[in-house]
Amino acid sequence: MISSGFLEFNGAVQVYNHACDSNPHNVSLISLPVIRKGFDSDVRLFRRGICSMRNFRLSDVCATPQVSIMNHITPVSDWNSDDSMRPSIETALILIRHGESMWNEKNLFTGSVDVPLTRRGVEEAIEAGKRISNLPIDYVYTSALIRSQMTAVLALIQHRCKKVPIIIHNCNEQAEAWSQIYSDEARKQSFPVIRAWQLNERMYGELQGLNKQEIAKRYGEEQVHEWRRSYEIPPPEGESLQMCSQRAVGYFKEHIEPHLQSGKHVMVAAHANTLRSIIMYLEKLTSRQVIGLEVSTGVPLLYIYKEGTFMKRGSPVGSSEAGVYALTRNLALYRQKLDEMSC
Ligand SMILES: O=C(O)[C@@H](CO)OP(=O)(O)O
Repeated sequence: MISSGFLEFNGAVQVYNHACDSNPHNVSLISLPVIRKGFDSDVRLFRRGICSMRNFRLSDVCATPQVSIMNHITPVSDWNSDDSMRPSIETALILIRHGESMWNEKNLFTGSVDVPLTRRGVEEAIEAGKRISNLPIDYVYTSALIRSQMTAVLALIQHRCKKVPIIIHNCNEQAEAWSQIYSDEARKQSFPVIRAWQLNERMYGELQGLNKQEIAKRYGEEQVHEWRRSYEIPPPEGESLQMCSQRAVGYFKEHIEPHLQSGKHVMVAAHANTLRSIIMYLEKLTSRQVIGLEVSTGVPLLYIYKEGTFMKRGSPVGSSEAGVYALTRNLALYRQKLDEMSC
């Protein structure tokens, strides 16, 4: 039997594995060289629900076969009950703008019009999924528009945990009843995908379906730039970023932030302007600063939520995972657990 746990040695937390044969006292540590070198030194052991923190020697591990068996990465909210040892809640928030849509390709104002992805958009979503395939995700939010849902589903099926994205249908009682899942296991092995119209692209009013370049020629670059990027100025009969922000950030605060606060990891697949308004909130940007904020199609952005603040973890343009996201300790542990499960 192989089991694993967390150890902290000289300030570095590591996941370790140990293999037990039929004699439960016969434990060999198989992936923690630092323990092999220094098992007589004091090592701090975290054990879920058993003790908070204590000094121990390798012989202690051997004498306690029940030690640290963990079937999955422990959510931070489940760490031991000793408050002095409990790490503060730290959760991941992934934001992805949908991949290229068929109207992005034609350079048309899209807004609330429900347009699917292009082949390139599909590829962007798959690539985005690969980039986040090692990150923990408990809940997925998309807009009510197909381009964000296609992106979310295509990205999620790349995830290494192999969970099944399941679209939640709760718009009325019958839809909810008819889409019930009666297996706890099947529910556990799924990503709940929650759709919310509040995350839809901002409504572009009378510009929807018109070509951006032609509109710029007709009304002037400056005017069109104001319609597209300013905070307060709405396009004709459409929503300003400020109006869009009221519903998108309002929804984020009411439905998404509470998950992050309770130790759950969340992915949001949405649109250029709903994400601009959410990023404005996360990064406390001013209405002037948000003018320069652009969000590319199909590029996942990672934020860590901790103690009421959001920290951006790197720019996802590097060629390697390390170059893409600076993983926190908890995220590195999650990734390591996925590695163990797949070998
Ligand atoms: O057309 C749209 O709906 C949006 C996003 O594609 O365009 P813009 O970048 O001008 O806000």
